[in-house]
Amino acid sequence: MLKLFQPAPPIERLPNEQIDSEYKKHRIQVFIGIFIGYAAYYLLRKNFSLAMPYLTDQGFSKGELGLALSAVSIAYGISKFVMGTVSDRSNSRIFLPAGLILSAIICLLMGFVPFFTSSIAIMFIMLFINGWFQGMGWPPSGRVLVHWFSVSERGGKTAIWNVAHNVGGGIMAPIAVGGASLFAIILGTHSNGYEGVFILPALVAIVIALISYILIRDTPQSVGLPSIEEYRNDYPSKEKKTFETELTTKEILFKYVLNNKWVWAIAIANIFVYFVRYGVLDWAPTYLSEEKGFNMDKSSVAYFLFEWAGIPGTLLCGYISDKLFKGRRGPAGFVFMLGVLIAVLVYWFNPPGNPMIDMISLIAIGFLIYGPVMLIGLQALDFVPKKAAGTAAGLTGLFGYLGGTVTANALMGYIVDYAGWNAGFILLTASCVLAAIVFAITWNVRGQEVVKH
Ligand SMILES: O=P(O)(O)OC[C@H](O)CO
Repeated sequence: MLKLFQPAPPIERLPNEQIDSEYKKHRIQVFIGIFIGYAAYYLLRKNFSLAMPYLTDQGFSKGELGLALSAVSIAYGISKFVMGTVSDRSNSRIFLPAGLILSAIICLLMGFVPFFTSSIAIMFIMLFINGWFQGMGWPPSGRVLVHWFSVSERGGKTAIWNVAHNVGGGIMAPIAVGGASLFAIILGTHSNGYEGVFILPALVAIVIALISYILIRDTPQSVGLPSIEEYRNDYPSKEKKTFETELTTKEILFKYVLNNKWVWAIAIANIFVYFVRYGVLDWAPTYLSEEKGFNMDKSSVAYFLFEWAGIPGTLLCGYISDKLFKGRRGPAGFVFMLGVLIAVLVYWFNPPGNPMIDMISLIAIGFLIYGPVMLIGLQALDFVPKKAAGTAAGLTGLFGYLGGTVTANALMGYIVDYAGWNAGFILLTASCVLAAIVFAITWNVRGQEVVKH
């Protein structure tokens, strides 16, 4: 591995009187670093969708562009796992900004060099590479969370960090559209401005990557502080044992992740959770306009509200799992998935002509689905030692994106084409039930109690 990426080595411990103030300062600093860093990843994950209407004007069909778009999810799912294993053995301070800058370079190439948007094959390759670099965001964020926040506070802190992706996804559209308007003015009659959809979010992301680099520190020990378990007297096991030795990839994979039935359980749950997340979100504008008579303006408002409703929902879910269920994530996931099921049924059976009910049910799905999305990431961090956190989360991402998102995009489209919306909704309903069942299986599992020493 490149020396630059190696985990930051421990340095001599600071004097006792400095520990508390330094810990407090660094915890705020690293948290802001991964929050804005991960939000910025989303600026470059989804911006191609906004370039699509401009690219259709250039003669590409929706089907072709949809195919190119699928490259992001395919590459992201594989990379979140593969780069997760690399990230567990890397310095988060370098890894997270590096991935963001590499992703930005791909977007800048697509914006500045017409060749890179000249055919579907080339766009597929560029978006695949972009999706791959996108996989360098979640794992180092997870590594920072587990090294700087102890087990009993992890639910709340992970929930707050997790809304970064809703914030990033939410502000991407205005930045990308602003970029398009700017470039339409700059380039005059030469272009419709689609370049700006790639360029402006990429420039913002590069600035944020630099700020993240300034703020993030890999581990407490790398800045002369004790482990978080010692600092907060909050250990994952009664023996007060903590994991401080960096592991080999073989140990991470075969000792802690691939032979861990709980990690497999949540990876499978993630297929169903992501099928619902993207099956509802990505098809909402089409479903609402075809079946419920919404115009595009109203559909885009519904889409926007779905994302933003996820923020309070995620925070509530993290809070409930910490306080009400005392660190057990399974019951919170079960309850939220039942809520999603009810909201999906209302969204499905509400007859055309009641737009307010469609809107409310879609907001309810957004409010409820992001809690389980977050809980699966949190459980992945919970079920393995902190040196294997990125890999475990990566495995859930692999299943979620390849099994859930890609099928939600492709399979859902075909099923609706051939068998109608009812068939699509049967799949969504079944996914809600299956996700709830898998969460129920993890009902009594609490945090790091299942980690094998
Ligand atoms: O879909 P991802 O990989 O961006 O993850 C989103 C949430 O952060 C999951 O916790």
